[in-house]
Amino acid sequence: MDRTPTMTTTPQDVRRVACVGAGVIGGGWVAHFLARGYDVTAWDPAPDAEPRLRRLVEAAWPALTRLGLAEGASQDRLTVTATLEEAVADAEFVQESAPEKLELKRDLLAKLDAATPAGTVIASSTSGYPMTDMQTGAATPGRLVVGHPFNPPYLIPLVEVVGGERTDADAVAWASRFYEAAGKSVITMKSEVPGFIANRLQEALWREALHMVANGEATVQEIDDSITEGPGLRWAFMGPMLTFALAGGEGGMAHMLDHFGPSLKSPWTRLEAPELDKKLYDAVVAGCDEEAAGRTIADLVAERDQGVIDVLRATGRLPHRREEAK
Ligand SMILES: NC(=O)C1=CN([C@@H]2O[C@H](COP(=O)(O)OP(=O)(O)OC[C@H]3O[C@@H](n4cnc5c(N)ncnc54)[C@H](O)[C@@H]3O)[C@@H](O)[C@H]2O)C=CC1
Ligand SMILES: C[N+](C)(C)CC(=O)CC(=O)[O-]
Repeated sequence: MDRTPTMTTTPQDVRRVACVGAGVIGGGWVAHFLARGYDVTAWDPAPDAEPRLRRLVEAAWPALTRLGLAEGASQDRLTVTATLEEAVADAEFVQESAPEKLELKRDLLAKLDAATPAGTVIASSTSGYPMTDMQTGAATPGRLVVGHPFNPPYLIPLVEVVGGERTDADAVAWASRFYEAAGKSVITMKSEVPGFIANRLQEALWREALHMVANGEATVQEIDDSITEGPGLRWAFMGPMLTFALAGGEGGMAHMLDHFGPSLKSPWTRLEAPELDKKLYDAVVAGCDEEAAGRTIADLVAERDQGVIDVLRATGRLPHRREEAK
């Protein structure tokens, strides 16, 4: 294990955060950290990165205002820098959200490691790569962790935190405490599992959905309705395990397993991913357009943001950990 130089700032005292890669997720992180009162620097190589990022933050701000901004929180505390080095030069925490390409992540994390002050933890938003595979080019890999968020990071509380083989356990613990101080709900994983926990589950559902569209067994709309009108209502506040324990009545999970366990062997699920050929691609895109029924992506983002806030409020999770923050 490569020791991380002692972390220079305690997780609760962090004031300056750098976000590298400012698309859907990086921009969402920027909005979250600004709303929590941090100074944020951001860098993204795209020529239109700054206006695009500022538009994203502006669009998220009404939802964040409804949630309650931290004292002093302001969009003016965002600085978009011309270089990666400037973005991270004074950072007390770095969140990388560049495209999901292994070689790109490897090179970028090595560059970030070289440019970031010693003792600053660097987290990757990757949705599935193990840190062990991404930290190979870094001189001090001990401070590199995965901090996997959920879209949009400014509203969905969960972050999955896990280190790689060469990550220092102190860096993982530090990152988990930092995210909690920044208002997130954290699962600190003990070992590296590709896709972490939630994406393993989501991908299984997603694979089945694509197979059903490919085989003409269900439409995009039916797949979405089957979740929003069904299990999704329960999953917002009770996970799939405890929910199924109730399917066993007074006998709980034990009876549920005795009763329905054998059907696990029924050939209900296809473990292999379907071929994402043009026909399936077009069917899924057209199905989503039809379901959107003229609503733009911006309309849907606003609808989703309000929906998430309503669910958090209705299930007693507002303000999420706000009182513990900073
Ligand atoms: N979109 C999603 O729902 C989620 C995505 N993630 C992860 O977040 C990361 C970013 O994904 P998205 O924001 O969806 O992608 P995106 O395509 O929206 O944004 C990626 C951004 O990275 C920038 N970029 C390109 N090359 C770069 C480089 N060398 N260094 C820094 N930035 C660079 C692009 O200009 C773009 O603005 C990925 O690792 C992805 O797996 C994690 C959770 C959810
Ligand atoms: C689609 N995705 C795999 C990039 C999704 C995630 O990683 C998490 C999320 O927001 O659902």
